[in-house]
Parts: sequence; structure tokens; C-alpha cells
Amino acid sequence: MKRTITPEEWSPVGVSSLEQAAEFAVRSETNGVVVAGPGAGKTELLAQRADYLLRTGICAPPRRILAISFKRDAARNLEERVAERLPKEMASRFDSWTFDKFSKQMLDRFRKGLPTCWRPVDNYELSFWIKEQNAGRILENCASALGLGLGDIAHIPRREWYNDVFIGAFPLLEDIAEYSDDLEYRLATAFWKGCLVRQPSIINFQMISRLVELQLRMNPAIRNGLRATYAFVFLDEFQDTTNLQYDIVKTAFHDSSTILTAVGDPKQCIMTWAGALDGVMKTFANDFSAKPYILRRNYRSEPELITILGSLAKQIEPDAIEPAHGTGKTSGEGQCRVFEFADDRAEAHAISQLLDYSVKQENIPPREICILCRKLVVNYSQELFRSVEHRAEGYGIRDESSLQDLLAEPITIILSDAITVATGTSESESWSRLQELLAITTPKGKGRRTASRMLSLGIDYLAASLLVTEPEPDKLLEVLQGVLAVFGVERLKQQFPQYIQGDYFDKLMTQFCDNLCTRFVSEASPLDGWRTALQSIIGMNSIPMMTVHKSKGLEYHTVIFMGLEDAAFNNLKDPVEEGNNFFVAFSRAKKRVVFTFSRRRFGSQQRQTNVQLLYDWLAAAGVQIEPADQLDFLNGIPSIQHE
Ligand SMILES: Nc1ncnc2c1ncn2[C@@H]1O[C@H](COP(=O)(O)OP(=O)(O)OP(=O)(O)O)[C@@H](O)[C@H]1O
Repeated sequence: MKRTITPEEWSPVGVSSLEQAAEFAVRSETNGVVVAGPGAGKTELLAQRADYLLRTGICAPPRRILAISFKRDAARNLEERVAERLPKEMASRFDSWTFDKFSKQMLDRFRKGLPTCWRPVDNYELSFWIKEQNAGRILENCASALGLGLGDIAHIPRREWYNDVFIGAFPLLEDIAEYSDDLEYRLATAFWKGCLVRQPSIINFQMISRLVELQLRMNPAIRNGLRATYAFVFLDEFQDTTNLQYDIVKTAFHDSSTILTAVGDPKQCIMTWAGALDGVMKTFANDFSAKPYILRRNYRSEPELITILGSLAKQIEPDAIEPAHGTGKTSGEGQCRVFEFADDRAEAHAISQLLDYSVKQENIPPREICILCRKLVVNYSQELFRSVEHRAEGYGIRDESSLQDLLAEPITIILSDAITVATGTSESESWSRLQELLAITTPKGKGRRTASRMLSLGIDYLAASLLVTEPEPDKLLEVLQGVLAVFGVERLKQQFPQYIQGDYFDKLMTQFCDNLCTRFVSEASPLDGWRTALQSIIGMNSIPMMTVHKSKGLEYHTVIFMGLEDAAFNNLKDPVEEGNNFFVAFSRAKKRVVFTFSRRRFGSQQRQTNVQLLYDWLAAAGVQIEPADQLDFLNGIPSIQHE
């Protein structure tokens, strides 16, 4: 057992210092709410706080820390930051989950704590059809179940009904029969009942949140168990918390000794001293008497980019808090450029030139570059893919939207590690992850050495089988199941409780095999073919391309934002929402941001009328649009070598 240290002995790990407000938040022993702009080190603050609490023993065994994020990437990122720094026995008391995973796990473990009228059957299915967009169909189905005609429900606004009545505005009553006789509530309860009594029941994550809140409210034993387990709770990206999720947090931890730390960006992304605590962050601060901490440093971006961020913020909100570089540095290598092209072909050609230059001349790893677009990637990628194919050697561009979730799954990581080791590449990291997994899945009483020998045999079996396996999903699945048997599928599921219920685990396995087989290319040997396919899935040499929404929480050396034009931003009637998107895109960059405008795209003329506001903001920050066809494009962009 590692010795704990005193709070006075503790200092930030892996970074030289924290800004004062961050240091206070890290060491605080009361509820807190940290607000900060992009790149301020919010995630880093949580990693430091975990380090502080575990290393000093303020969070003493067997108690744990629960960190809840919105996206799997963010949860994994935080988990990795903690695992890298702390000894294993301390890091293992840090649970970094998404809200969905936390809720689903609670429901699955304590399903019987729900009254029978609200209890889904054991093998319930997750429905992706039950969602706001289908509110009209849902409402019509409910009406027909109650023997009503379309005329009876014509006056009910569909989406409002879904959000305010069916899902949103109220925690569930303990007895489903107690709902008022009001038509909208009758329809909502009819739908709940219909979903729950089906064999199997069908529910979505929003319904799960509601059920978990009820489960916690009705069962003091479950609530107290949760409070006893978790001495500290971290809530990341708290500004995005929905009222459903907030209700769970409140029921679970209000008036308890568990200490909560919420961190977030104010909703509108522009912080003002007066308005930093807004919306759900303000509610949390009031309900939990949480002390506010406001951070104003930016550790991510070069000073030139921070200056532009500050200027953009002031354009939108004159009271905005001006960000400062984390180290006080006032100049660096930051660049922001906006280029106008005649059409998307010229744009694609120029971007492919820049990518080639960045990877080959500036030595920027492909994964340090990101191509963003406001909406559907596929609309922007085709011309670019064609252009890049001609010059890319050793790298490619990859649409991340489809794979991001699959790649964050533990089972994908295990299978990828096994294939990596079996095909003989970058063995050490993958091998040690597999060994660690083996250590936790090996039943007590079975020798470590025997288990390790079994793993080696399993990998040998995999290597031999891959040599003769055709790229057909069923065959690959069989081979991979063979290697998973070393860990024991049931023991793996116990380790990753999201796989216990339903057929989610099997679906992921199939998805992984399908993807790998699609990417298998006949190479010199089948092993090379599988290795290339895996690298293509993991995207080791790929430049990621994604929507701004997906990029939240991520950072890159260079960000290229395609299509700063009306077709992408049709929502500027809501400038706060779109200004927010623009900010997120801009603030992902450490050193370089390039925006593009193409006069023709999707076969039609593109305009800057609705987006003029964004161009005005950039112009006020000193960034002017440049006509790329009149420039020697690449020579106009100063080199930034990757260190
Ligand atoms: N105190 C610090 N000293 C040095 N570097 C830091 C510090 N805090 C954070 N960083 C670095 O700054 C970058 C941004 O940090 P982090 O991702 O935690 O910010 P964030 O506020 O969560 O960002 P965002 O909300 O914009 O995604 C990371 O590369 C991180 O390693």
C-alpha cells in the first residue's frame, strides 16, 4: 500500500502550477462550482483534484470518487489522466463514467427497487426510436391505444408534449395510476405503460434517467449505499446537464456528506463576472451552497489565438472576462486565417496541400490536425477525400462520426489490443493493458503465472487463426471469441457492467468485426491485412474530420473549419447558439485555425449573408478574409514546426 501524503506536501502533478482559483477548487472540502472558458484546464482541474484527494487520503479507502461526463471521450480522457499519474490502487478508486452509463448501471443493479408499475423487464431493450423527433408518431400511437382519433390530439404541440409532459418537467410519481386525468398526461402514461409492458420492454436513456431518479427517491438504502460509496462526485461539462440528470444528482446527493464539484463553461461560452453562473450552474450553486470559482487562464492556445478569442467575446458581450495565457506568455506562433475559394474543388485542393505540408514538412502528427464542419461531415468530405487521395502517403482523412462511440468502448480496446499484439505491432502498451485486465479478471485461487501463460497461448491462437481467417465477420467473430475466453466473457461483463444487460455486448462485437472486415485489404500477408485494417479503425495515421459538436472537449495543433457560409449556419436567428458553435470550433486549436468559404458548394452559390456577423467579429479581431485564388496559398501560411 502506498503511503499517503499531507495536503501541505501535495503539489500539482504533471503541470508546473495551477491558477490560484483552480488550486483553491482542487483543495476545497466543500461543494464547489468551477466556471471557466475553453482551454482553462477544467478537465485538468478534476484530474488534479482526484490526485489530491486520493494521494492525501482525504478520500480514504474504501470510499471512491465518481466523475460524470457527457461524452465517452471526455470520460475516458479524464480516466486516462488520473490513471497515468496515480498508483494503480489509488486510481482504481476513481470511476469516470458518462451520465448514461451511470444511470443504466444504477437501473440494471437496482431494477427491483422500482415499484412494479414502473419496472422494465430484465432484458429490456434500448430504443433509439423513442425521441423528440418522433414525438408526432409517438403521440398518434398513444392516441390510437386510447381509442382516440387524430382530431382529439390535433391541438397538442408534439415536441412540447414529449419534452414537458412525457419526459421532462416532472420527476415520476410513485404510482403511475396517480397521474391526473388531463389528456396530455393520459397519453404520456399510456406510452410509458406500453413501453414497459412490452416483451421485452423498450426504453430510452431519458426514460432511464427518470426511472433512476425514482429508484433513488423511493429507496433510502440504495441512496445511502451510493453516498457511502462515493465521498466525492465530479460533474464535468455541467452546463450541458439536463433537468432529468440534475434531478438524479439532487435526489442522490442533496443534503448528504458527499462533496460535489461541478465544472463547466457558461452556456453562452462568453463569461462575464456577473453572468458566469447561469442556468443549471446557478441552480446547483444555490441548491448545494456550492462555492463558485472563476478561472480566466487559457492553457491550450497560443497568445495570438487567445487575443482573438478575447476580442470575439467582447464583440458579443462587452462585459466578457478577458482570457489570459496560462503562463503569462504574450506572443507565440498562433495563426488564424480565413480563405475564400471559387468552388469546393479549389478549396479541397488547397486544404489537401496544407495537410500534406503540415504532415510532411511541419511534422505534425495526423491526429494533431482536425477538420471541422458545422453539419454533416459527408456533405463536406467527398471532394476533399478525392483530393487527398492523390497526395496522401502514410496518412488519410477519416470521418469520425460513425466510429467515435465504438472506439471508446472497453471491448473495442481489448480486441484491438489483442489483435495489435497478435499481429506484432507496438506490443508493449497493448500487452501491459491486457495483462492488467487479466489480473482483474483472473478468479481468486488461480495462479497469475498460469493465467499469463493462458494469455500468451490465446494470443498465439489468435495470430495463427488470423493467418487463415477470411475477412468475413462471422469467421472473425469466432476467432475473437476464442481469445476473449482467456478472460472469461462473464467475468469481463462483471468488470464492465454496461455489458451485463441485454445484447449490447454482442452487438458491439459484431459492429467491430464488420468494420474490421470492411477495412481488410489484401496485403503481403493476411496478418498485415488485419493490422492495416485495425490501424484504419483506430485511425493512427488519420486526420479526423467531424462536426463541431463532436469536437467539444478535444484539442488539436491545427483546426481547419470548412464552410463558414450560410448553408452551414442557417440558425443565426439564434446567434448565441451559433456563436457558441463558432467559439467551440475556434477554441479547439492550439496553434493554427483556418476557416474556409467556398463561393460554390453543393452545386449552388454560397452566401455570407446570415454569417456576416461572424465575419464582422473576425474582422474586429483583425482577421480578414483572403481571396485564395489570388494567393500562393501555401507560401502565405507561415510554418509552425511540431516540437
Ligand atoms: N495548470 C496547467 N498547466 C499547464 N497546462 C495545463 C494546465 N491546465 C490545463 N493544461 C493543458 O491545457 C489544455 C486544456 O486543458 P483542459 O482540456 O483540461 O481544458 P478544458 O477547460 O477542459 O477545455 P475545453 O472545455 O475547452 O475542452 C490541455 O492540453 C491541458 O493539458
